[in-house]
Amino acid sequence: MCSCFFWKGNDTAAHGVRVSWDRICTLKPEEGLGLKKLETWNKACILMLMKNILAGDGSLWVAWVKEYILKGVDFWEAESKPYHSWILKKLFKMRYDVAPLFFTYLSALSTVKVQKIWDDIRVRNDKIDWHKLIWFLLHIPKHAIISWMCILDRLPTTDRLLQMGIEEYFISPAMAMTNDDAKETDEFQKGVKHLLENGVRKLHDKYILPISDRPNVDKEQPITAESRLKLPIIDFAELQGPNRSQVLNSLSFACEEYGKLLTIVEMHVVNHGIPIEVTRSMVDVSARFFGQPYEERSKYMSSDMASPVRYGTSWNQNKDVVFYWRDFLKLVCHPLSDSDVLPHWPSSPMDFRERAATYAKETKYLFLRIMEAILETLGLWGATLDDKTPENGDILNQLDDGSQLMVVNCFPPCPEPNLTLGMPPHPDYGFLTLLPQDDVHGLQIQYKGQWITVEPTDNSFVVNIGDHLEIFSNGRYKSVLHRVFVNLAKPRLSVASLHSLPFDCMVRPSPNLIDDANPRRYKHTDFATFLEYISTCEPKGKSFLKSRKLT
Ligand SMILES: O=C(O)CCC(=O)C(=O)O
Ligand SMILES: [Fe+2]
Repeated sequence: MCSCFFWKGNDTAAHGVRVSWDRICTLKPEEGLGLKKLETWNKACILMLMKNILAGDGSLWVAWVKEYILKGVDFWEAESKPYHSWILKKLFKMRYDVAPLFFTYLSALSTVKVQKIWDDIRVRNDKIDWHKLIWFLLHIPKHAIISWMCILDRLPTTDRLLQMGIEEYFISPAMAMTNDDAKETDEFQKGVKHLLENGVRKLHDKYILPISDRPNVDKEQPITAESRLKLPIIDFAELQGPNRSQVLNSLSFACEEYGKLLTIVEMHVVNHGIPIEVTRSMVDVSARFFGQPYEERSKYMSSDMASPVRYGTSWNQNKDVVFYWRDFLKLVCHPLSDSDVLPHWPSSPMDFRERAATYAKETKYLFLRIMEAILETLGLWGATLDDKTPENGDILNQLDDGSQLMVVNCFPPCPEPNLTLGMPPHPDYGFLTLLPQDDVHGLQIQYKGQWITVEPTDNSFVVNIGDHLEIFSNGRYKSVLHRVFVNLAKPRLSVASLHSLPFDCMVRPSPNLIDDANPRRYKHTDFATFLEYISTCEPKGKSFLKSRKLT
């Protein structure tokens, strides 16, 4: 098919898009042109190979993989090696992303067909019924395609007629209908809260994820006492007391073994912890911020990633094809002074700046204390350190003067929570993220290919290890992949505090953690590299970190 029919110019480059490739690759009963997207088909074929390996059937190749690659190791546990072939690397890379899909096939693993896998992972649109008027038996292709583009409002005719001064009431109802659709697209940019405030009660296709990416919250195991016990609990008060060395051992175990999550309880310890009222007051003022009319909230909308304040929706609303059910307010918190970021922060509610600034200071303090302990577990800080090189001491000073970004996430109730997510699987970019927990479930972390729901514990912080700590520790501590699901009835609000080195500083593996036995595993990186990455590629899982890995 000649691309210049849908896009401007010749048939080698596509610009001036009239119909997106995604739309073309959607089934006809779902408003598309019925082509199969090769990328999705290819993914389905790779999943099929994975299924064959799991089911232990298929070709000689499957037997060869079992015998010579897996060598008795469980498929979910086996490591990808640099010398593996492209297809094997791809298989290993995709396995955790698709694990939930396989759990749904468990009973019919050996019989499932590639067509079924493709159908499960492809992006879906709502069904329409007008396609039968266009794609009937013996239709004339040229007429069908023009009618199809007209219904989608992708023919430039309306604009041209308007330019010629021909008024809107001459425009056909089909065109008028699709103009409304275009308006709807703008509405998505205004966020999910705005949709609900305007009476939307059904989940639009814009938010419907392919089956493999959906949360399947109902199908997952409820959190049992055992699975909760597996999450390490670090008592911050103990960390500051005579039992510090024992707590450090658990901390090191927590970071290394779980590579992801430590739940810190008893935070209201005098002189050390964050008073519970400070957290509550931050959550309360954030809820009041989101409770204001759209006009007030949207004053802070900006597409500038470096802006000291940014209101927005979804994950990356300028790039997301499918939107996530979240609105957010991001606040740069460093340097926290009247002449720097504070004047940019929301002025309404009136007590917003004051409460947010207090919370930012408290979390920064806590972050630094936890980092001290983590550096101690790495042998880079504290009494056990013989060689206090400037390199070791510097990191804490740099973190003290480092970046802090506060992300206030608002997840309103969602009409169909099983079809969408509040946030996609992602690691955080910094060293640590501090997340106070309220009583609404939503946060899930990936552990051994399974999504585990974090049990909200009152007056506790979940601390996530981010990509920068993984790089700094040269891979000893791994960043955690996490996501957020939403629910039907309860609104959820979270305040994540992300900490790292100053935005213009390079993060590199600590030279003290590199030797012959532990060669350097990561390239250095800075915030600008990260921003450039997310504005050019769609980050999937830990793909940014993988792009910084030395093989
Ligand atoms: O809402 C949560 O619990 C997690 C938020 C989060 O992951 C983030 O803001 O990066
Ligand atoms: Fe996060």
